[in-house]
Amino acid sequence: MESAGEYDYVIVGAGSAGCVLANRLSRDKDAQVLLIEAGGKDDYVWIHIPVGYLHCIGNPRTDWLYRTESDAGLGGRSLIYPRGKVLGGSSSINGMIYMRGQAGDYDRWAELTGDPGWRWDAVLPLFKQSEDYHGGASAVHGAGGEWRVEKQRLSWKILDAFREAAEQTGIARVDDFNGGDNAGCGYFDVNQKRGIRWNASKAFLRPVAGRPNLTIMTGCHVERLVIERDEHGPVCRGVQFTGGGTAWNARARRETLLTAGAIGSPHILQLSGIGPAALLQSHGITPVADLAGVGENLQDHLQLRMVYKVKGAKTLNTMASTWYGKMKIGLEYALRQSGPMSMAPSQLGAFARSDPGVATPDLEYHVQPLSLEKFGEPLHAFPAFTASVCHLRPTSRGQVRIVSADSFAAPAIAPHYLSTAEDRKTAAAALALTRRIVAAPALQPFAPEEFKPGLHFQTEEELAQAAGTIGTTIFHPVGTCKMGRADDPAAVVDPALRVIGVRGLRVADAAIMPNITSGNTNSPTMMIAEKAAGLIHACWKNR
Ligand SMILES: Cc1cc2nc3c(=O)[nH]c(=O)nc-3n(C[C@H](O)[C@H](O)[C@H](O)COP(=O)(O)OP(=O)(O)OC[C@H]3O[C@@H](n4cnc5c(N)ncnc54)[C@H](O)[C@@H]3O)c2cc1C
Repeated sequence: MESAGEYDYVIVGAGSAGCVLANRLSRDKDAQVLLIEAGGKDDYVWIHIPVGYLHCIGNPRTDWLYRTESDAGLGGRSLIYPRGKVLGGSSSINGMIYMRGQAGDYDRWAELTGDPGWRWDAVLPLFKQSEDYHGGASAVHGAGGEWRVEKQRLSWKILDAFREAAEQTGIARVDDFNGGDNAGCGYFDVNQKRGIRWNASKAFLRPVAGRPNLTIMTGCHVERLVIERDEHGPVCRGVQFTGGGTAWNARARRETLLTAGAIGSPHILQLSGIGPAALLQSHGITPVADLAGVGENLQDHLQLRMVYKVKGAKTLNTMASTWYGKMKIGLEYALRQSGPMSMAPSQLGAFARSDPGVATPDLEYHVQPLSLEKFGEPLHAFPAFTASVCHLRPTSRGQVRIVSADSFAAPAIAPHYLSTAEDRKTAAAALALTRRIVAAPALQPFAPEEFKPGLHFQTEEELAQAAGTIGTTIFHPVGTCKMGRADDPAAVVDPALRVIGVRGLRVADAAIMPNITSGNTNSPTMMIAEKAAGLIHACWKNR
């Protein structure tokens, strides 16, 4: 095995969290930082053109190409489960929606961990610190940071009508979803710069790539952690990885930081002997730390994509159906970086309650002026919009588990969608609410006709069944290395993100969320990395 050297910090995974962490830790000129990424450079044109999202999903150049296990809640379907495999990670292939979630999400994390440092008022400064908000600095927004937040560069008559219909149904208009209370309906803010995707790599990595104390290695697949034992027990001393057909190891003097994401981080831990002992032993891996929670507690948002045929409205389906239409769209982007090619896949959002008794919105809408059978398939030939709705705080829990000791074998991903009665009830309520919105006066000029799931689903039971038929991931897996109190047997990391029972090792990505946030998960993940950097700095500054 070749040596890739010795560093103070070894960071595994250059995704949303890894790029932030590499930037922050290498600010200390005396600290040597190595960032290792399995994917390549983010130099593929479709990463940067917003609509190119559709070319990046399912593409081995940018995606790990995972699939879920067949899921009983979805009638036995297996879903594609995209995860970015490139500098920037999933922020290079995601929908670019800038969303922090709700204040209550973080207050609950603080309760669950017993650490007030995770409360909303404590993490808000971290969101603001890296933000460059289109409206400038305010009590809830930051300006001048690396993470650019812009307004979208297009609107659609059909989406404006949906917004009005939502208002007629009691969902107020809002202009900003990010002040801690996201209730209401409006156009999403996006992570773009003048109509071009702004990913974690461009924001946090490229500007500091020249720092002499930061080494970035791409095309290097981390296979396992190097765990040694001293008089205090197991300690992580770095990683083993394969790059360019060669096996390498890199030593970490201070810490190894896992930022390989909600699938990659628990996978690497399990391969390294950190996880449920029985699972590891069944694959011939000797347990180093018997941590039952590694790979458990998988949470995701299941989007229920309701499709409505419309009349007399412009939608992407029909605009992009001819060569002339495609040319016009291409020209508009080339000249002004606007129009459909600058489009985040979802433009209009709404946060609503599935039941008046729910304290804060538990449903999120992503409304799109387009429709398709499923991702990877062409747009429908008829004019239509999609009202995708997801339950923000599902109670279903899944797992990520190794299937072999071979680190190149994908783990089994089992989200167990709709596996609780509560989730099925909320899904039925979500579909019923969508029908009420679509029946509101503002949408009637477009004669909306439900194409999916179809009006033959009527009772609560039928609607729950329909949810299983049309439901698919909205790409937000989290929670598989959850943080918790020392006495929580399912906790994998403590509130300082240190892996329980193994020194010199932290997880600092979407995997540590004990509960999923009530919104899209990218910026909350970056906040976690920002927080981790502060914790690591505080830990080492006086040594
Ligand atoms: C298609 C899609 C659309 C989405 N849309 C949105 C959206 O609009 N808004 C939003 O807020 N969120 C969205 N999300 C979710 C959001 O992007 C993720 O929650 C966030 O990027 C997770 O960050 P992370 O750092 O935990 O993981 P990632 O960003 O996935 O980073 C993990 C990195 O680790 C690398 N890695 C993994 N294993 C290894 C290994 N063994 N060796 C070396 N490197 C490894 C990966 O290649 C990757 O670069 C979307 C996600 C997807 C996939």
